[in-house]
Formats: sequence, C-alpha cells, structure tokens
Amino acid sequence: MTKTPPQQSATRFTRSSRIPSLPPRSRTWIRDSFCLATTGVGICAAAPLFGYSDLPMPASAGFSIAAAYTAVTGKRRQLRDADVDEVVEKLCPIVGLPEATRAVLSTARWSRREWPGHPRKLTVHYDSTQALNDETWLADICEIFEHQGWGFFELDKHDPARRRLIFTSAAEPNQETPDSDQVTRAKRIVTQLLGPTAAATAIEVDVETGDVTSMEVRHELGPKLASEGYRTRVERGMSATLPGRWRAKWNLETDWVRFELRTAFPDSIWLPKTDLDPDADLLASYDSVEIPYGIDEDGNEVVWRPAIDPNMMLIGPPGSGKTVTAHNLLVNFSRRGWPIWVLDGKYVEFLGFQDWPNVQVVATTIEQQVALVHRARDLMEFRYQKIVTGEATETDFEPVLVFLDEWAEFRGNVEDWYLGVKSKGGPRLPPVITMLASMARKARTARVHLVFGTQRPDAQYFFGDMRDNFAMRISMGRLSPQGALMMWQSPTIGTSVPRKCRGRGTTVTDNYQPIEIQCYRVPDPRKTRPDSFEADLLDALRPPVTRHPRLLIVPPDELPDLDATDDTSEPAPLTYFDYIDAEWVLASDRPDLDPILRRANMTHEVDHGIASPTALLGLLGGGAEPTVEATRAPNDHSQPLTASNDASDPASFLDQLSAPHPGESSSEDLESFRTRLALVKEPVGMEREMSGGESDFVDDRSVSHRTDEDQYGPVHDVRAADVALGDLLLIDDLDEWVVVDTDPELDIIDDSLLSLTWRSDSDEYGELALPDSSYVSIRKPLQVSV
Ligand SMILES: Nc1ncnc2c1ncn2[C@@H]1O[C@H](COP(=O)(O)OP(=O)(O)OP(=O)(O)O)[C@@H](O)[C@H]1O
Repeated sequence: MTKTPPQQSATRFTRSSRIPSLPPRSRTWIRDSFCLATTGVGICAAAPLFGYSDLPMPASAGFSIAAAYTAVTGKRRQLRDADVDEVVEKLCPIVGLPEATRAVLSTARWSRREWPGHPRKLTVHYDSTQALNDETWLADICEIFEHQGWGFFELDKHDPARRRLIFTSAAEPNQETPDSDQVTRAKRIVTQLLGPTAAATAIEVDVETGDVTSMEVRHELGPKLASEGYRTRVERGMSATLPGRWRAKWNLETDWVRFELRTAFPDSIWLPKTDLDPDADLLASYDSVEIPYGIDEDGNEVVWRPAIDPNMMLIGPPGSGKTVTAHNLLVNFSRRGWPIWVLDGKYVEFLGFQDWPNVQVVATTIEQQVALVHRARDLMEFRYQKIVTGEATETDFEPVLVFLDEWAEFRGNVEDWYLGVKSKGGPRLPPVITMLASMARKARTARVHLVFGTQRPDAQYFFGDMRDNFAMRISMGRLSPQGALMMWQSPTIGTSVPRKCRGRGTTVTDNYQPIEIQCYRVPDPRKTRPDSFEADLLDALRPPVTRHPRLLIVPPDELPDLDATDDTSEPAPLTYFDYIDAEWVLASDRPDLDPILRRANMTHEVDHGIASPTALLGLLGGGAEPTVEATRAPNDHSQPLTASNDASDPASFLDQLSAPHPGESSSEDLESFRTRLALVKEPVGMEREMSGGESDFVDDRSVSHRTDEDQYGPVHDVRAADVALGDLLLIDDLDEWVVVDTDPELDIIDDSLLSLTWRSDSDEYGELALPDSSYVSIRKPLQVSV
C-alpha cells in the first residue's frame, strides 16, 4: 500500500492554474510611507519608483575597500528592491488593491548566500477580506514568491485584525503526481455520496492493482449523517461502485470519515492452543483471567474477564453455534484449572465433556439438574455466610463455573416434573426456577460464575439487575428486531448476522459496544473420530492435569413405607426436597453409578433392533420388541422417578434417568409425548412476577416449537414503502431472500427512489433503489407471543 499525500495540507499551498495575468510594469506607483513605518526592516523604503540608476563612479583615484563594499551592498540592495517591486506589482491585484503600492509587502531575513539573496519572511497586507473566500488565494500568493525565485513559502500566521499574512520559507512541497483513474473515480464517488464539498485528505492504494484501499474524507454533511441508515447507504454506495466491500468509520463531531475495505471473516477458526500454566494458582490468577472466545472483523480477539463481568449470557437459535461456543468457554476455563459444573438442558450437548479434566459434573437428567442448581446456590450462600461471620473473604474462594444451558428448555421440563414431586403445601412453582436472578446477583462475591444459555432473548432475563448482572453477552446467529431490542437495546444490532455463517454472532467490546464476531470453534469429543485433526486438537487443548475430581449426584433412596400394614401399601413418593438433597459423591467412589464407565463398555456395534424408526412401533419382530420404556420420551418426567437404587443393578438409576419410566405403554403415553413437543404454558403469574409486567415478553419456548423453523412468517407482496428493517426481502435477480438491515429511506443519489439496504445469509451486502410504490415480496419476522 502506498499513501498518496493529501492534495492540500492545512497550511501548505501548491500550484494553482488560477493565477491572474499580471499587469505590465508600466503602472503608476504610489510611494507610501506606510511601508517604511510599519516594517522596521524597511527593505522597500529605499527603493526607487521606477528603473534603477547605475551606481555613481568614484571621482577620486583613491578607491578604497570601504567604498567598494558600499558599492556592492548598494548594488545588492538595488537588485533586491527591484525584485520586491516586481513582486509587489503582482501581489496588489491579488490582495484586492486597485493600484500597486509597496505597503502591500514587507520582507525580512534575507539570505546572503545567493546574489542578491532572497527574503525568508514575508508579510503581506491585504485590503479586502473578500479574497479570503477564494480557496486558492494563499496558493496564488505563494506562487508569486516562487516565480520570483524566492523559493517556497508557507503561511505561518494570519492576523485578521491587522489584515496581514506572515509567510516563512518552507521546504519544497512534494510534487503531486496526477491521480490515477482509480483514484479519480473514487474521489468522484465520494463527492457524489457526501456532497460537493467533500474532500479526500488521504488515500491509500494497492501498489499492485492501483485500486483504492482506503480514503479519509472531510465533509459538510453534518446532521444528515446522524441517521444510521444514511451512513449505511453511503457505505453500500461505496461497495456498489468500487471494487471490494467497504465500511466506514465515522467521526460525526469532526465531519470526518475513513472508508476502508472490509476484510472477510474466516468461516471457521479453531480455538488457539495457547500455552497456559496448568499449575497456576487459582486464587492468585483469578483477577487476570481472560477467556478468549472469538475475533472481530479486524482479527482482534474478544475476551471475557469474569473478575470484571461475573456472568455470561449466551443466546442462540438452533444451529447457530451456541453449543460450540459454550464448549469453547468450557475448554478455556478447564485449561485454566477452574472447576466446572454443567446443567445440560438438552441432555446430550455436554456428554462429550463428562470426563473432560476439571469438569466435575454434567447433569443430564431433570433430577440431577435441579440438585445442581440448588447446590450451586447453596455454595453461594455458604460463601456469603463465611464472609459475614468473618471466617473468609472473597479472595479466599476458588472460582467455579456453572453452565445453565438451555434454561428455557429446563424450565419447561422442570415445571412438568414438579407436578409429580410437589410436596403437600409446597410452593406453587418449583423454587429452582426463581433462583436465577439471585444467583446472578451473588456470583461476583461468591465467585460462582454463571454461563446462562437459552435460545431466544426473553424479557425476564433483561429486567432489573439481571441486565447488569449479565453485562457480558453473546448472541449467536441472527436476532429478530424484537430480540435485538432486548439484547442490545437497538432493533438493528445482530439482526442481519448471516444465517449460513455458523459461529457468527454479536458480543460486546470492553466498552460494552456491540460488535460482530466469529466465535472460536472446539470439537465435540463425543463426535470426534480418532486420529483426525479434531482429535489432535482436543489432545492439545485437554488440560494436562485434573485438579478437580469428577462428582456424581446420587439418586435419593426410596422412603421407607412407615405405615406398611399389608402388601398393597405403597411407600411415600419422593418429593422435590428429597431430590435437591441428593448426596454428591466422588465418581471414583461409586463406579456403579458412573455413566463414563457404562459408556466405555458400549460395543459400538449398530443395534439393528433400535436403529430403525420402526423399532418404536414393535413391528420388527425377531427380538426388536420395544420396551415400555422405549416408548417414553427421554424427558418425560411427569411422574416422579421411583428408581430403585439396587446395588445388584448398578447402573439402573442412570438408565432410568436417561430414558425409561415405569408404566404402561399406551396411547396416553404417546399423547403425552406429543404434547410435550407443543407449546409449554407460561405458569400463571410467573411472567408478570419476573418481568414486572413488561409487555415485550418473548416466550422462547412457544417460538421454538413453531413449524416456521426460520422464524419468519408467510410471503406477502407489499409496496416498497411498507418494508421494514428486519424483514426478509426477495431479491428477484438473485432469487434469494435477504434481510433488510436498515430502515428504508430515500436514496441518497436519487431522492425520487426509496433505498432498501440488505445483507444475505451468506454475508453479501447490497442496496436496492426503487420507486416506493413498486411491489416487493417480503416475509415479516414472526411476532413472538407477548
Ligand atoms: N464457531 C464455529 N465455527 C464454524 N462452524 C461452527 C461454529 N460453531 C458451530 N459451527 C457449526 O455449526 C454446527 C451447529 O453448531 P451448534 O451445535 O453449536 O449449534 P447450536 O446453536 O447449539 O444448535 P443446536 O441447539 O441445534 O445444537 C456445528 O456442528 C458446526 O458444524
């Protein structure tokens, strides 16, 4: 890249073709004592009006050195005066004096090296301020000095009160090379987009192609640019007319903008294998922990500092890369020696990390998950108490990372499950779902940090201090304008993230400014083939030492049947409180309950009995009869578990948790399975209780089960004027649906047209200018339930 110097710097003036033709020398001169009086240096005071008389020859033969010296200096002065008069003659018309007068110019600091020398300081007195409006005026004056052989000058001082300009000699300015065709075109486009007063002050070009790669421009558009849509249109205008994709960095206060070529985000970036000290002291290193999770458009790494922002909110619809980003965080923290607890709301997303070093527990059943949240809360309370009683301070606690992943899914499941375990007179709602806000609040002091994951922004997560306690956020994939408002307090941010770019999302900078990022990628150990690149990467990322042992949550024992009188008597069912009091043990102490050991014993051969979907229907014959349990949904927890924790059947409890429930296979079971996939009702009162009655509540569960998987409604043909930001728009030429990424506005070049700016699923940008009455096909983002 080379930098082309600006055409004009602030005080340097270059040649101009606008110098007026100068009058002939035969002008009437006006002797003006002002010249002598004001200059002190008074070079012009002794100058004759016209012509220059020869020096008188000395009459005496005694020609002395003194006389010779006088003759030389006299001659020098004469020649200088002649030069000055020539300059004065040219200068007067330029500074607005109708007749030539020596008062217009004072000269000083003459050099003596050359003959007769030249001045290095010039003071020009002007008459009319009108000349100030002429932008080449100063350059014209400098040009006169240069033509006189006095060299180059630059303006040193302008004294408007005394109407004088002081010039001092300067180095020769860089010779301007004529603009290349590309530069000329880029300048023309900038003036079309930013108005005729826009001037490029710096331009960078690619040395090989000559294409412009950046431009800095001063303009006078002022308030027009307050509109984000206007600014986007200018950007799009650059991209549409110059090679490459452009972005603009605006300084609205100084009327300055820098246009530069965008660099494309990479499709995929694996988490870098940075060297970390596996033995770093958790307490000593806590404050400085930085978790890198992606890069911005300029390749800058974005990091989470949990000591500053204790909790992270991670939002993302299915397929956007939310799980991979959560894995990326998990691996990062595990490498820094943090103990990790995981609530896996989808049951299978974190299975691959169940035996990852420093991951202590992955709760994959509703009972384990409820127990985990209560334990995390208890840990916080325990630590709080220790601080209150003076037994400890915050700095004494090792940090813990708790994933609450797919919280909305978990919440729906837990409400159903609770109906079967609610004790008589127990709270109406499962206590676990109301704990989130208080846990988020206490995270910093207790050093129990939350990564809270859910599919869509929901008003209740952005209410009151929840907003502050989840200042660190990532939204993966594209948000609806409604979701963007909640997540980023702007209906535009994150709404145009291209859907085909997995791992692309929006996060906040250190100054909490939203930016688009590409998240790092981490392989899922469960889906990684041996001897692959991914397996090698996992080996490199795996913490070399396990500092925190694996834990298991022991299923509670059945309660004794205290009033058993006969065989028909049933033991009292376990209640919610029995499950949350479940014992936690070291995994090494209960191999009988260890899912890792069980999985290690899997044969990895395909069981044709369960491979076919028909297995569910029991029509295969030959040993593929479905069990009663197989007909139940894995997350069907409407009945409390009555798992027998029989030592003779060590893994029975985990088996039951992960799939089967006792009971009859019936149409009722299947029905219950179907209804589970339908909308999960918001518990009465809960919504208002938690959102404070706000009306922009987004029930993400209700949305996640719609048939319209892509979250947009049916196709409508509407007038261009009725298109809104966030709509999907069909671009006929491309036969592609794109998202409208600014509010439609008048086109900045042709204001009889309406301009629609867009971004495609594969990260192409564009603008469509069309009459506002013409029709286009759109799909509106689904209005989520309120
Ligand atoms: N950072 C990334 N870079 C590149 N590809 C990614 C990235 N993250 C995810 N992907 C790709 O997208 C796929 C889906 O990712 P992921 O499972 O994380 O989505 P999700 O949002 O959790 O969806 P779901 O909820 O359905 O699991 C991954 O299998 C991977 O191929």
